[in-house]
Amino acid sequence: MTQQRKPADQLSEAEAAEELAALAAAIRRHDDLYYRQDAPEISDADYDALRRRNETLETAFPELVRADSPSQRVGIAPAAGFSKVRHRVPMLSLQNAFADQDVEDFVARVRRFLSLQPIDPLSVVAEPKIDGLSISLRYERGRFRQGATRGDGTEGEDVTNNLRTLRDLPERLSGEVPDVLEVRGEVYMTKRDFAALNARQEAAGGKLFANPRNAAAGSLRQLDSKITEQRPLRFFAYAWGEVSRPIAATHWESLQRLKGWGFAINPLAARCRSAAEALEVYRKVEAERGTLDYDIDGVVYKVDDLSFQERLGFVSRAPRWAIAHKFPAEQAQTLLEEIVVQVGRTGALTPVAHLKPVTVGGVVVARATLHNPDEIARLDVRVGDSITVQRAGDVIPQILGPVLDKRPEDAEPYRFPDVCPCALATPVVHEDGAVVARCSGELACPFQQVERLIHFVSRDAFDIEGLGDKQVRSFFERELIHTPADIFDLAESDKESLTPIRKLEGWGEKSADNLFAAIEARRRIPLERFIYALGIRQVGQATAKLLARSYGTLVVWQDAMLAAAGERQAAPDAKKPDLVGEHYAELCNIHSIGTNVADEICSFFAEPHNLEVVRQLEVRLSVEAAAQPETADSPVAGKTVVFTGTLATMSRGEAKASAESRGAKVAGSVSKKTDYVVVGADAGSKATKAQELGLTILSEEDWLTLIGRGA
Ligand SMILES: NC(=O)c1ccc[n+]([C@@H]2O[C@H](COP(=O)([O-])OP(=O)(O)OC[C@H]3O[C@@H](n4cnc5c(N)ncnc54)[C@H](O)[C@@H]3O)[C@@H](O)[C@H]2O)c1
Ligand SMILES: [Zn+2]
Repeated sequence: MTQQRKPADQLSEAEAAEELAALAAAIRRHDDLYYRQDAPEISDADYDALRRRNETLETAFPELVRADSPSQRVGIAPAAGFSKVRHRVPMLSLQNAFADQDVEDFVARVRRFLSLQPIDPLSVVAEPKIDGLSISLRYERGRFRQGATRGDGTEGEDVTNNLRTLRDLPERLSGEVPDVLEVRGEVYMTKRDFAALNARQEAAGGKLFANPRNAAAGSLRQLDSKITEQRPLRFFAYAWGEVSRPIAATHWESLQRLKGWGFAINPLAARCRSAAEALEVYRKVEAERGTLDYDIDGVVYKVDDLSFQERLGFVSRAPRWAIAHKFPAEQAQTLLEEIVVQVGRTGALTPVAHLKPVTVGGVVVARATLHNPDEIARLDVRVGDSITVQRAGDVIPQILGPVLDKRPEDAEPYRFPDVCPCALATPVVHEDGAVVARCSGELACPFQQVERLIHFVSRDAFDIEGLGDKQVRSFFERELIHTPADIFDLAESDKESLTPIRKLEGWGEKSADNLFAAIEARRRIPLERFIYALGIRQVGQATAKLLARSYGTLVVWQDAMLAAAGERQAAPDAKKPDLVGEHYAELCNIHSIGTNVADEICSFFAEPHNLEVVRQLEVRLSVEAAAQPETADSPVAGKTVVFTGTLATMSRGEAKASAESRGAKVAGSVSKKTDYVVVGADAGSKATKAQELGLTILSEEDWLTLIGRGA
């Protein structure tokens, strides 16, 4: 991660784009560790800080929002091995609040959206935010039929049999139950059961869980329900998905209904009439947190009136009608033992603080990034200092600064090296005013070479089984592979080698054969993976996918990129894409790509050694053409809509959201490109102009019917 702590308004667009790319990659990695492997490497506070930073940058640079941005998605797709369950009502995440002000803003925002008058009441329900994993339980005619994890919100993992082992989960519901009832809530493990489980695991030499949440998720997401059976899991109900008839008119009453049907409801939930009351509940719950037998990480507020919830709807990955107010993070002091400079794939040098291990917020911290030379100077942290680390704030984990009274007399200010720690000792360049230092060795720098190879075989790229970071490093050091193409010659070159792989430590006949087979299997590769694997700066998975879909085949893409790169070289200073050239403009116009990313792609294609890498791979691989994009199913998807005049049933914000959530674009002014003009009362010149242009004019009612919300 680079320059996390520079305020967003001081970042250049290029810096912001780079940081957003790094954030997307980091968040994806942590999502995988957390949701799929149940083994996070960083605390939730740090993770939330990454997301918050992402949000801040996206607000400051709306044109840089990436298609693969974490703000656009929930969780992670189901893991292999489980059957998938489609959620008919998506399972979403929650917006976060950290300060009291955020909660007040939330209530104000909701009121504005609903056009409520100050005298109109607005209740919210405050509930503890249980730190477990969300689950959906489907009941048909009162009988438990199917249970699923959230997954990526649209598809989850089928864990029905595992759930049947939970004592808290009623197999049959009593009373008046809708025919279809999908109950949602949190599966969790109590602190006491967690301690006992870890003690048993330790005695048996098994894996220890970091916290009750991971233990709960790891226990439920088992392919063998016999294991789940031995793990005491609990369940709190707090929501619902598909229902054949409404449960009640408010969230609060719905909770009471769920309770009546036999589900456990959290006893600390409370109905509040104002932000102030909600904050009182927050403080009460926070005070009780330590005495509860289960982990909670905040308080969730939900708009009580369900018709309001319906109108408020969703923004990308979270409902507009709820917010999670998180508890603050913890700090600790420890010794800064050493500062080690690491070299990344693109040559960026990142100073990393090696700390005397210390527990902060339940996680052991031994390393913390210091980001860049400027950051070290700003903090003036020195080797030998006692420093304060925080597991929240802006980074993973964040070093707040030295404890000056504890500074040893001989502590020297840190001097950033002038040369790369690689064997070439190439001079470090500080790119025009940027805070990032880079090794100038490019592909000649062994650190960069190896990082690129690691990226090339990583899971979202070539994903070669048996060839992870460790193996790549070892093969590289033994000079078995230098460039990506060498990987595909490995089986051949190994035959002539004096020290064949099967003779190396940790390898055998079988594992070597498996590796060669895994490499062989990847000679066919989808174009998007191929593009992503090249490791072009700022070209993440989503951009690679866009490129693949837009250009279709490797040949077409490559030719177009070479042409664009040529155009860019001939017009390095042109600001408008059209003035650079036709291929360049076409590239920039692909959804969300823009000039920053286009320039990175052009500089990649302007380098002969990169072209050589592509050429070598091309002759060894068969790169599959990309599939064409699916068409969205709303009738307004892809259309441009203008709203004008005063609408009777929706605020302007709600109207805009009703269009955007269905894939339409909302424009401020009428033009020939406008597809629909939705006209409310007292519409002025826009309505007139729409008539003159002969555009389709809709009443508010027509619009609601069109989007499937009509009466
Ligand atoms: N440490 C990591 O590496 C890492 C990685 C990914 C996610 N996380 C953590 O996991 C969480 C992930 O975010 P998320 O997308 O799951 O959203 P979230 O946890 O912030 O909020 C949504 C979730 O809250 C849960 N929840 C608990 N009590 C609830 C209640 N009363 N009402 C409604 N929902 C309730 C539900 O499971 C819901 O899916 C965050 O706390 C984040 O810090 C951590
Ligand atoms: Zn170097």
